[in-house]
Amino acid sequence: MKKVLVLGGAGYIGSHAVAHLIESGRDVVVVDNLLTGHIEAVHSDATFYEGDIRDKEFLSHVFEQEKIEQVVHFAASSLVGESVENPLKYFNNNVYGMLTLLEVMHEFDVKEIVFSSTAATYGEPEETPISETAPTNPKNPYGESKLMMEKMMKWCDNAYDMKYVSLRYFNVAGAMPDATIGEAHQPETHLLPIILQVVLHQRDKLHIFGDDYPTPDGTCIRDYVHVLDLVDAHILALDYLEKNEESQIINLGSSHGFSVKELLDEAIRVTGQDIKYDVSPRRAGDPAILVASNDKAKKVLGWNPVHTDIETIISTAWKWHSTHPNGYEKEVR
Ligand SMILES: NC(=O)c1ccc[n+]([C@@H]2O[C@H](COP(=O)([O-])OP(=O)(O)OC[C@H]3O[C@@H](n4cnc5c(N)ncnc54)[C@H](O)[C@@H]3O)[C@@H](O)[C@H]2O)c1
Ligand SMILES: O=c1ccn([C@@H]2O[C@H](COP(=O)(O)OP(=O)(O)O[C@H]3O[C@H](CO)[C@@H](O)[C@H](O)[C@H]3O)[C@@H](O)[C@H]2O)c(=O)[nH]1
Repeated sequence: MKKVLVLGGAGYIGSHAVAHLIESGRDVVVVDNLLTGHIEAVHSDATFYEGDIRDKEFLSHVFEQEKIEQVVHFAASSLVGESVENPLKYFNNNVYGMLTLLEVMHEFDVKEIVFSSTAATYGEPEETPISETAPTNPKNPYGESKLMMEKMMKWCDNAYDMKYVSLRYFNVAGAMPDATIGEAHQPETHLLPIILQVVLHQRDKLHIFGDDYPTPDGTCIRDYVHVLDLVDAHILALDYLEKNEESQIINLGSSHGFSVKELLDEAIRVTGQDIKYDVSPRRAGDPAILVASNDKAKKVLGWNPVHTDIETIISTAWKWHSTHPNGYEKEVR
């Protein structure tokens, strides 16, 4: 198996991927600037470098030192709402970050990359579930930046034979079932952790962003995929790149949609607690419905998601949040 560099391996999804890659017997190197990630989340068997992927000298040093053979790229800014308010942050961190990475990969003749893309590349879909052939019309700068990054990889494949698997994630949720690692963002903006923070009395209530969308209960519908199923697909994608010559764009979702209100009701059931909410204005940049077709992931990668029911997703997240109410920070007395 090839030596893997994981960019953003101290983040929520990256840390679960690193643990899984190490379990699979791989030699793993992690680069992260710890801006939203946590050193405590990085598996102790991984070699860790603190630094920014936009720093070409630093990144070249890591490639030189570690003889990297494959790359998994999670390092990005990824908040839909923030990207609408501050698009330049997204073009700088995401697009410039990708440019630097591809330059260094080209310089060191590294030809295989698995990339964290997003359902936000589609924008408001014309059809549900969304397949990979659907048109891409991002509704926010975050999705636009990820689409630009995909196109950069496409042209590098064309010119330098650099092969990629771009994985378009839908809404990632859940945590390691033993609650050793989980989601810890500061500030938190994602729906499920926010709901669970209300249960933990860290927030007064959930603000539901809009109940006038064209959906059965008026709230937005999303496709929640368990982080462990998601990281499984990354291992399959690395294996795919070792054996195949064709780059791929592949959706990763459960193929089931839940509205904000439905997720809230499920969380009330799983935690056994009442959860207060109000209805607030819509958040800019939010499409009404995002649900994946995951047929291609199953066919091309042989993906077999197993933590698919919403109860498992919520209960693993709840176990993490209830045992780590302050994330990776030590308890303050
Ligand atoms: N969470 C989701 O539901 C979701 C959905 C679709 C796509 N994604 C994508 O998955 C990836 C990981 O998401 P996450 O939720 O784990 O986010 P995260 O913020 O927890 O992780 C990102 C990690 O990358 C690091 N990082 C960011 N910019 C960097 C830079 N310039 N140099 C070095 N390190 C840098 C951060 O410190 C952090 O550890 C992102 O690319 C995101 O766009 C996430
Ligand atoms: O306090 C909150 C937070 C969220 N929502 C709603 O809940 C849904 C999910 O929101 P959120 O958890 O913030 O995720 P998304 O904005 O759907 O984005 C996630 O999922 C995308 C793919 O679908 C990824 O690209 C992004 O990186 C990832 O953050 C949306 O309709 C939000 O409007 C609320 O109503 N109240």
